[in-house]
Amino acid sequence: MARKPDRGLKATLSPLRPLLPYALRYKRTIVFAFVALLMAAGATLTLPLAVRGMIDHGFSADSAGAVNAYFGAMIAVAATLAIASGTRYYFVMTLGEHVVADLRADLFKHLTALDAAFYDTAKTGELLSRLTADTTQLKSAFGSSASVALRNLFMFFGAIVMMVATSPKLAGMTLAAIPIIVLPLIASGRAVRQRSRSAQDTLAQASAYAGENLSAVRAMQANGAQASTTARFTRAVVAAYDAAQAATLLRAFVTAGAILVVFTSVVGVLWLGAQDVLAGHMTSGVLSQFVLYAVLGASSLGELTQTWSELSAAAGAAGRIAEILAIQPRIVAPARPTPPPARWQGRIAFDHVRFAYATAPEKPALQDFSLVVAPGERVALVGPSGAGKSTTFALLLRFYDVDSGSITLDRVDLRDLDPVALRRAIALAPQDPVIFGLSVAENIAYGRDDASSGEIVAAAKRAQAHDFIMALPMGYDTLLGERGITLSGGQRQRLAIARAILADAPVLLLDEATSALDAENEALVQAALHDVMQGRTSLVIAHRLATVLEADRIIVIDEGRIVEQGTHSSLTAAGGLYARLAKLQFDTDRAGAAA
Ligand SMILES: Nc1ncnc2c1ncn2[C@@H]1O[C@H](COP(=O)(O)OP(=O)(O)OP(=O)(O)O)[C@@H](O)[C@H]1O
Repeated sequence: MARKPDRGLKATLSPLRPLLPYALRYKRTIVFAFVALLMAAGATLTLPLAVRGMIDHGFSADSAGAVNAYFGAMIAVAATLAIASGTRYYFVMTLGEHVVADLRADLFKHLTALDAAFYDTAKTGELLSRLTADTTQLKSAFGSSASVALRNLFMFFGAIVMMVATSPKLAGMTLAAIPIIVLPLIASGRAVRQRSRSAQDTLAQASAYAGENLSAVRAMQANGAQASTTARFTRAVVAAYDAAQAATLLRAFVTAGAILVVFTSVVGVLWLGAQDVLAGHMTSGVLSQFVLYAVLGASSLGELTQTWSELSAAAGAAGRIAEILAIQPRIVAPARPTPPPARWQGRIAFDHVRFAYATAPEKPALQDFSLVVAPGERVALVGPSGAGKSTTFALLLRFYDVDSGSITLDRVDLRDLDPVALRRAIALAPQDPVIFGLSVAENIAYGRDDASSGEIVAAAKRAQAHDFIMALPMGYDTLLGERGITLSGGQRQRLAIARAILADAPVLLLDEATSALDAENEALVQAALHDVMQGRTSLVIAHRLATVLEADRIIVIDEGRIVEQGTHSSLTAAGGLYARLAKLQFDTDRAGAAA
């Protein structure tokens, strides 16, 4: 990727710009923080004045009262400083927390809107790392670094003004040293940013790898892959460490170099000032005041170098987040979506559809695919593995758009509908249903928060799931998934069917939804499905004879095309692909059922 040439300050910090609108939502907090910042800087800058007064007038025997007044003033200044610093910390940290919380929520919302094609190539572990690790880095930048940087910037310029006011000659000499300090600092910003970004990238990759392996820990252990997996993860972590280490080393050098140059210049100027005091051109109080301002200015500059590196690192993290936020979902509602009817008929039509996945554009998963399914019709999709059966479902749900041709529901092109409205018209029971870390009831009502418990139980009963649910420790309140109970494949399928029943959609898509059931349960679920399919358009991907026999029509798909269609008996008689598949598959079914 071509990068813009680095232009110092602006280039380093520009990735942070997308965060500005987030911060501006909290204008009051910013104003409070700013006022506190000004007060703290002002209080600090008055201290040297008090010191000068003390040295020049305070220590003579006849001015005990003045000493008390100066010390009293210093306590007051210190109290102002303390209160202002505490207030500044509170408001700035609050701002950081607000910004990061909003950013995380927005980023997650954005991720949920991205399309299937994006997730075909994205790694979820990596995205999670962006959502957590990168945003945390931003929080520290926003929360503390930005506040420290601002405070030091104020202090630095305040100190310079006061230095000039105290002694223009000495100030001029000190200021001449500033470019020597600042230029390498800005130059190093880009290097730190790049290294820090590469550290975050490596970390995200390692997280992705860990996530994949931990979610499939049984497969990993069954294949005896623990040692090699651990070794790979360790390598990734070490690479992340190396990248972070490179950034840290650079920061360390920059910090040390800056402090050395700054303090050497201060000492040099002090020496010159001491000559002036000895020659009687300047009082010792004025020199002390000047030196204190110089030290304040120098330490502000020193701290600025550190926060500059931190801000550069945060800019790296912000850049990654901004990249994700900039990805536009390809599947979006049109500007003026066709409003869905009060009740869909459920007529589905594929018209000369061609579609290839982005990862294999030359190899269409469906081509010249035309199929009309009448309202209420039950259609079975049959074909060898990889024929394109699941792809028809993915296109009907508009996870992808067709390359050419069209798909319509009740004669409305799917692209003219709001995807949310379209998907509400379709219930899907997938082959390998996803069970979320929620209660059984919440899993059945997933996506239908308004469902009553009566409706949930009724759906479970129709899906033959009620009995096993009641046998769970807490019935419908039993927690499932990672923090709860693991269900068997057949139980999960029945929950998914209950979910589809509850969705009460006019179109039903069943993807081998009963494949994990034993013969007895399958017969029960088939009976339930038979009932549910009444009055709905159903497309069923089927390998089993029982499912196929239920269908009004069988569509045989091979290599993305419809090669045959008809009823079980007509297709068997035709002696084509279906007859071959049926013989192989259904013989096995019968043998299995007989055993
Ligand atoms: N997300 C994807 N990205 C790229 N290619 C895909 C994707 N999903 C499926 N394919 C490819 O598209 C073709 C059709 O796949 P599809 O899943 O529709 O077949 P299927 O008939 O449902 O197979 P099975 O019976 O094994 O589930 C296959 O060649 C498959 O490799």
